[in-house]
Amino acid sequence: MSIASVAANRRYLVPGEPSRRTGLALLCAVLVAYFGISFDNFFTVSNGLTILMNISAIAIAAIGAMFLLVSGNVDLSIGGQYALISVITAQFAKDSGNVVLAVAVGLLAGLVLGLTNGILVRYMKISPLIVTLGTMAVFKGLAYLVSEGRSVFGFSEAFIFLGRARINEVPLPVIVAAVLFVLGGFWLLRTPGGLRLFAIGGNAQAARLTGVNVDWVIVRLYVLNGLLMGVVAVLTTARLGSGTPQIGTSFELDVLTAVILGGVGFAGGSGHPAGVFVGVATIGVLSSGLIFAGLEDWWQQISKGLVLLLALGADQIAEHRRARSVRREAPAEPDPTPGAPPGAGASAAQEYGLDRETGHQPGPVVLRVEGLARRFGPVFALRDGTFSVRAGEVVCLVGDNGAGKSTLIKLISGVHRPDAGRIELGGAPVDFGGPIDARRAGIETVHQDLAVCPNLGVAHNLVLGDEPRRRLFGFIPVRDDGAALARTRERLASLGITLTDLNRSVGRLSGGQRQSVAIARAMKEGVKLIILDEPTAALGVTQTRNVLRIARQAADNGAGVILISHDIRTVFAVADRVVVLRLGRVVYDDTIERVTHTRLLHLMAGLETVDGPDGPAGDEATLDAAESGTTVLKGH
Ligand SMILES: Nc1ncnc2c1ncn2[C@@H]1O[C@H](COP(=O)(O)OP(=O)(O)OP(=O)(O)O)[C@@H](O)[C@H]1O
Repeated sequence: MSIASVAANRRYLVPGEPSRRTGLALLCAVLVAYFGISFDNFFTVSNGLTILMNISAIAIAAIGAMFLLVSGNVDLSIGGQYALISVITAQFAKDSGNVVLAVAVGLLAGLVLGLTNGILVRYMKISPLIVTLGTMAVFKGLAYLVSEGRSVFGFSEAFIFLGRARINEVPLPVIVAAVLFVLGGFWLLRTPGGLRLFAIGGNAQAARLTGVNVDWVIVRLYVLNGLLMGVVAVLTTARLGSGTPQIGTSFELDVLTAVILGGVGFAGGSGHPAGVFVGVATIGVLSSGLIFAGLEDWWQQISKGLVLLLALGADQIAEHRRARSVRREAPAEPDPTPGAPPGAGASAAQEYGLDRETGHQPGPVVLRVEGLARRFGPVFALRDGTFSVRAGEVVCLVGDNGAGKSTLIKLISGVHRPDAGRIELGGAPVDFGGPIDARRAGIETVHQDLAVCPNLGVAHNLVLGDEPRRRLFGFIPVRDDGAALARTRERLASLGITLTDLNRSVGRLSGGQRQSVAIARAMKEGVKLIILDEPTAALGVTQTRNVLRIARQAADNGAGVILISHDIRTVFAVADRVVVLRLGRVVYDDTIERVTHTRLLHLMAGLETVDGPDGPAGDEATLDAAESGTTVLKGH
């Protein structure tokens, strides 16, 4: 299938796992029907407009709450922001009589409050629940302080008009809410930015390693949330004709209930604006129905609280069901290939059914590291990392626990900076400020547990951080999921990976398939070096074989490959060269043909040095020799 026809077939994929709570929304629809039948005036245009007017504030705030929850965050302080922005705006509207200034001050106040939350949450690494619980109290208190506990009124007609204007009988706040909601929903579903929110909510660490600037995204989300609260507060203050510190009481309850009821998972990474719309409408209808029923305010509180608990309970049930179905759906590993029993004299490559070319000739050196060293406080994690990798070559990095393997690859992939030594890529020295620099230079790393976002589909995972884009109607920038599918198909095909549904959540794939997707993502155009950190850990025989085959294929496609493994059989199955690290030093570096299983195990365990079994044996001897730098064996 050509790229063009794939793109034409499917140009848009919904990000994240689908919401599984349509049932709850239907239950709420029944509630609507009940109120409609019970009260004569419930289904009238004027009551409809009143409900819309009342929920316009919730709808606007729900956009920010939806974005935050999808990204795994929350803001409990929106009620406090509402009150504080309301009294500040009211004070300015009263004192200056200038509508534009009052609106600008209201929005600016929202921006500042949002920024405060964002900075506290991200950079102080405190739980968003606790931070915003604290700022909720502070903002509320400040609202009373600024207004001295009184309502502020006496605005110009022009300012009040903002909140009371109608266009074709539809109140302006309803129109503003509708426009913002549609824009927000569209952004979340159709743009690269929206996809990244789902990615952060699914696995923030994986998103970060893919190149998404998670901290900055979260700060911006809180700022946007504050701005939206600015809009809510300005419109409501204008409509009511006064700003009061009492406004916004339990507003966070209404908004969060609507959003969670609408199917946005509290754990992050899932949700859909259509569901949130139903949630917002339901809260509006419920409030209105309770007023029709003549129930006191506290009954409203009780019923909304119960609905929130119900929604959270449903969220938990949905999460359990999702986890169960993931376990059920994850493909079971087929039986090992008949006729290839492990051991029994077969070579490791044969054991895993891999074709090994004999006399394989690697290309030019892509990576050369020399004398890399790194310490963490008093711990020397790495003393002397010296080796090189050629194009088309799989280099296995082995060593006992704590030997320094992870530290070495973290230096190469830009996670840490070396204290000493040099890294050369393609013959030129490089100095990475972070993982993004290393990726830009052509080094891709597949981390063991953090490689993928389980809630995103295969294609979305593959393009994350480098999403193809197109212009809708020639001018609106959106994701090009058709091109993402085409790129994914091509990439998987080049590595011989067969996956039929490219929109299937990666969390629903087997461990081996997940690793395959992560390696395929690393195999992007222009990649020079791929680092695979224990890609076969916890995999069965068949899945291990597939992953090793793909690693081999990646090298055959021209990249240099570094593979970390604790499993000697996989090393012998796939390696061209083997590098042994011991106590932070490279103690062996040679082609795989020149070492035996036993010798490699001995080298890793420090039972043998370069001098062979007859040389200075044992841990202490090796350590001493290693300390003096005499045991490093270079096979080339
Ligand atoms: N961020 C860190 N802070 C402090 N010590 C560290 C840090 N990272 C690694 N170390 C220490 O450096 C040494 C080497 O660790 P490293 O993780 O590189 O070894 P490894 O060979 O990858 O081990 P394993 O196979 O168990 O993952 C260990 O003693 C470890 O405790």
